[in-house]
Amino acid sequence: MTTSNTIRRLNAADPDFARHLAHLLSWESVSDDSVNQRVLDIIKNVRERGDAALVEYTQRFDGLQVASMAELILPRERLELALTRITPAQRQALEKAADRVRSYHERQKQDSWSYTEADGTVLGQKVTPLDRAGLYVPGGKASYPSSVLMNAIPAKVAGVGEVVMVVPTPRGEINELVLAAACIAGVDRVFTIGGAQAVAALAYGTESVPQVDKVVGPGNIYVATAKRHVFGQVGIDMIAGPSEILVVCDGQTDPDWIAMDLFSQAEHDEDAQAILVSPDAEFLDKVAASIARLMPTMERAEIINTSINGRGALIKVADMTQAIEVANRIAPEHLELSVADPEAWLPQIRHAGAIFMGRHTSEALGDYCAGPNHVLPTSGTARFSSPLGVYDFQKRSSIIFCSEQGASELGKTASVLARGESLTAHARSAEYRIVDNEQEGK
Ligand SMILES: NC(=O)c1ccc[n+]([C@@H]2O[C@H](COP(=O)([O-])OP(=O)(O)OC[C@H]3O[C@@H](n4cnc5c(N)ncnc54)[C@H](O)[C@@H]3O)[C@@H](O)[C@H]2O)c1
Ligand SMILES: N[C@H](CO)Cc1c[nH]c[nH+]1
Ligand SMILES: [Zn+2]
Repeated sequence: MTTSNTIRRLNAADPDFARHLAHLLSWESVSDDSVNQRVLDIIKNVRERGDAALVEYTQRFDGLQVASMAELILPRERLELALTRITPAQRQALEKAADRVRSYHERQKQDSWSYTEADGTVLGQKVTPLDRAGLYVPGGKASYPSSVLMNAIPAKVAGVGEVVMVVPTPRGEINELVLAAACIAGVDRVFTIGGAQAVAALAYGTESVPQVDKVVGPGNIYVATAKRHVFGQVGIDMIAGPSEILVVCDGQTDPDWIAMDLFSQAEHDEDAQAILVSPDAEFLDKVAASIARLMPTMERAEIINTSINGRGALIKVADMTQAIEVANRIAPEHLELSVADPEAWLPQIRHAGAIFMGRHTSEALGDYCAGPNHVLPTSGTARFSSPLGVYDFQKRSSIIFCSEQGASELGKTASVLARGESLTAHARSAEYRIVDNEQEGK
């Protein structure tokens, strides 16, 4: 996709609108064949060469001149040291955010359940936390202490046996807030590796990095593509790739607020996507003017500019009903309903990772401290994925405990169905348990 000097304009009344929108949203527009091939090569190399490959990739992609894997392992004491190196205000903010995230996630915890039928048969589900989870904390273009909390707290609430974190430290720059957040959240082990190589290490294990049962967490396109490829070898939470924001506005919010909300996600990554949908054409012009005026004031103007002009859009729709249709088509990671009465529109929203209601709820509050998780599905996967949660760190086993009478009754039904499938061993296994022996001898 080419980058122009101004943000793209689309109009839902255009006969080609659906095609233009599909092109704007396509996964291929960020993960092309070269990304895919590079990620496959990295995964293969880490599987075959373990720590040696991790050291080489860390030198190459993170500009870190380490001699051995030992230099990429942080002991728990280093996390505790970080807590003493941050300011009291930073520690207070981390602890406040952690408390809010924990209290929100504690409500998600699922317990085992069962019920007993009249004949004494017990049916249910046993809920078990994962033995070991791998958390990916991004660290290429920004540092993400908030992502440490968002990944680790639900894992801890679920009762995961061991929580292993990976985080790249480009050029060896360690972010003390990231390590302090890991200490507060109770992370067990930290490796300073990132990208596709870190995902591969967690999925397959190396001499130093333990193999985990599930890899969770957000990352850039290399990380998101790697998670797609290791799925099956390990579980993954979702595709949580480059950040996205879709603002639906009735035209009555301060245009500077909306421009900054778009920037807030654009500043994550050149591949991030920021889109505004409104029925008010004049308002779209005002936001375009705010974007142009505010852009030079931004510290990360270069990244924002590439993202906004490469993958962003201002979309004119006929009315709010059409705005909601477009939002459901996009299925964004973050949806801001910057309108007078967001609750009136909420029932019609079907696909979004997180929904920010009303003019005062900026998406940024959700990124840090509102309480809900900020690890969210991107690239339209909110159609079938949910925010990271305690449920991602719990799995379920079915429980079936038949009484003698229950087994006898169920055996009759199972026998008929098994013989219908010509699976005679199944049928006879069930028939052995039929008490009146009607079926015996078949
Ligand atoms: N969806 C979510 O829930 C969510 C939450 C937070 C952040 N994010 C996103 O996470 C991403 C963070 O990206 P980041 O880059 O800052 O950090 P990152 O840790 O995701 O990626 C950095 C790593 O990418 C690899 N890499 C970079 N260029 C490469 C190349 N050319 N070839 C191979 N590997 C390469 C390197 O190994 C590097 O360590 C952003 O896209 C942000 O929008 C998403
Ligand atoms: N917006 C990101 C999720 O897409 C999360 C984040 C962390 N820090 C700032 N923002
Ligand atoms: Zn953000």
